Amino acid sequence: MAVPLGFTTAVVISSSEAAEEVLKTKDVETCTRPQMLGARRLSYNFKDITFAQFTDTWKENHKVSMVELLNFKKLQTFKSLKEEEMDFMCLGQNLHTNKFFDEEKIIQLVMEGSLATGEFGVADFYPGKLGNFADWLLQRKRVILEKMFKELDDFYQHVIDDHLKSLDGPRGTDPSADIVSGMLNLVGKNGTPGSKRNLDQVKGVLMNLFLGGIDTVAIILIWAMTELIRHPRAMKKAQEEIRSVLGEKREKLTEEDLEKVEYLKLIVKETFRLHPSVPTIPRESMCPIKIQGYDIPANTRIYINVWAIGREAKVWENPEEFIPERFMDSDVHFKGQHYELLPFGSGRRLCPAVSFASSTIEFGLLNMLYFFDWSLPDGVVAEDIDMGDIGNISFYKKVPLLLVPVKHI
Ligand code: HEM
Repeated sequence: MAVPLGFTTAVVISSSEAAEEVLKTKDVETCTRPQMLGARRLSYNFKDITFAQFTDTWKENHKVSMVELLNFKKLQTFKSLKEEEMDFMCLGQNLHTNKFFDEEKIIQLVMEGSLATGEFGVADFYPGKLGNFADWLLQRKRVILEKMFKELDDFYQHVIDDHLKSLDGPRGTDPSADIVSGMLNLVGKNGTPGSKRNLDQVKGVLMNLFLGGIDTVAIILIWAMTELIRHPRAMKKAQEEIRSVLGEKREKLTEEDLEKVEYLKLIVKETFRLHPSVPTIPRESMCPIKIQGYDIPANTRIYINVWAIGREAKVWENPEEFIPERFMDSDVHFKGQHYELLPFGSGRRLCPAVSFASSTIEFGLLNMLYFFDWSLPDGVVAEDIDMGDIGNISFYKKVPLLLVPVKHI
């Protein structure tokens, strides 16, 4: 479907067949991103990974992220950090004891910052003098964005200073310590690490991890718990499996335990299908292409509607129903090779944290289901739960989920 957006055109892809054509056959031609006002400011003019166009800076940053987030040895290191709840999305910061911001402030910044990356200006759709003038008139939007930028910038500077201070420590500029060290090492090779351009590049990537790496994971955990409380049979089945294969009265679980709990993984997959944290993936054509026989000119925004594809009636039986069992004996995975399930995207721009994020979610859910039994507050029934969502790039549950945990003994 082609939609006119101001002076620009957007194409929305809502079938797995068309998605395969864009993300596999035409990946090289469509692996750049459209430019938007909020993302431009918060990414230090696209010096990041997520919002950057297909440039040399993206290639450099992407390489570091692949080493840091996809590398098997790294994942093993993160495993112990996750089990100890120590590391904060690979930034080398402890969320619970962070002196710069308290937990509440971090949650507020992540939510407001994520929304701000999706902010658009008039010039995004009416490029040229007219759009720029209209944006100049919209002072309020700019002031809010600048305030957000300043708060986030101060936090990234704190993370960088922390790393530079401990040059001799385990996290200094040892490129193998974490992604911040990896980025500092990269920009050090490119010249002075402290130059503004280089610092912007490190901060751009920090923005991706901080704003893109926390809420996306939390959103899936919240939806998984929402679906489980609405489907007590699935909740019971998951808890029985977990507690019987892991044994009762364990004080602590480890990530190795995940290898033994099959049904929990089906629950996570089904949650990815029905509630992808990033329901629409933005791409842009870099030259004229043909998709499903239709001509798409260069510089057309292409939005892959992952949410609609996850509910495509041609592919999924009872698509609106939460049925984790549908993935039993199925090889359909979420790592970018199956175009009917694309929560992490696919191709060159596939989420580099796909394994890290999915195991974080599985491990979080495992702990919640093993140690606690869950119920709705008195007087609330499952039918009362609001299933609406809200957002612009990542979508979260509109009405917070309220559950009562009871420690399982
Ligand atoms: C449930 C959790 C997550 C989901 C659903 C998710 C989803 C996505 C999606 C859909 C994309 C765009 C893919 C495309 O264009 O084909 C993406 C890109 C990205 N994600 Fe994730 N993500 C998650 C967690 C994370 C985490 C934890 C991190 C970092 C610690 C992360 C870092 C990134 C980065 C850096 C990119 C940009 C890749 C690029 O444009 O080259 N994501 N993610």
